[in-house]
Amino acid sequence: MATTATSPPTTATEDPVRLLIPGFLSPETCKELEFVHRSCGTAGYRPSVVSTSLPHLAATGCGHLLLPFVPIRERLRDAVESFFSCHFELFVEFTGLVSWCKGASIGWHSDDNKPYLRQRAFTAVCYLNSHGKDFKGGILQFQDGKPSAVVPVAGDVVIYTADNRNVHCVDEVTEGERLTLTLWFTRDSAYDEDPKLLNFLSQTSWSYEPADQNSYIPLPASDNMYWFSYEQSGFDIRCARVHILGFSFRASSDGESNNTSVAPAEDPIELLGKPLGGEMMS
Ligand SMILES: O=C(O)CCC(=O)C(=O)O
Ligand SMILES: [Fe+2]
Repeated sequence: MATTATSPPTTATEDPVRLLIPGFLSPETCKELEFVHRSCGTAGYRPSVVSTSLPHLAATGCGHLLLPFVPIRERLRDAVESFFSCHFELFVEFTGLVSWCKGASIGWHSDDNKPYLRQRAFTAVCYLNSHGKDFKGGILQFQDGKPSAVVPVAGDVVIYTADNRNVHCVDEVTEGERLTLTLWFTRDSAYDEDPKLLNFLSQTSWSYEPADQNSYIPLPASDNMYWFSYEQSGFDIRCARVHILGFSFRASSDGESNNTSVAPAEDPIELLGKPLGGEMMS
């Protein structure tokens, strides 16, 4: 019997439009990104949203905080290129941490649905915390196809095409705070995020001339950009990052001869207001 031309297309011939990748980021990486966000997040682009974009970090003297994003962006780009069989170069168009506070939601849309967003080809959303544990609501829903919904779990990533094959919405967050790392990828090098970041960095942190030439640690952004106040809490992000990297401080009040080695446990916070003498010790 001959097969008729009206046979329904098999799913095997259709291009895949989305993929959920469980456990893409480690719990430690999720926490590190949350830390960056808590330190540098600003009022977001939509109501009930707080965001930390990479250009914002680069432009506010926090260029060192870009480092954890570098390998993640590369791994995500590889995952997108491989799953969507891209035989063309992809550029990261935008990278940002977003917290969705109580009341935040987004209605049905595709991610390239505005004239100024047409360059977006693919989306990657990494979940940094978990539905049910850290927040309620906030489920990602797709209009068609599978998976039809994504319940955020810390470390999971969903990648999808930014066009109208992926019309989606996010249910309102009804409790807690939902935290994501969102990236968009473009084929158009004119929208590549990297040159913008390098431009900011060359204007700010790397060419920054400290008033005190003995200080080698970048200045934090202005105090009102942090979730904690250095004045009130004594907590300084510069110190925290140096400690995460496994360094302790060698301090001096007036020159090399009086160097004192200070163990990390001995409140190096106080030392941060003073110039550092000698090298940091690992
Ligand atoms: O956070 C999500 O799950 C999706 C976010 C989204 O749709 C967007 O930012 O355009
Ligand atoms: Fe979206």
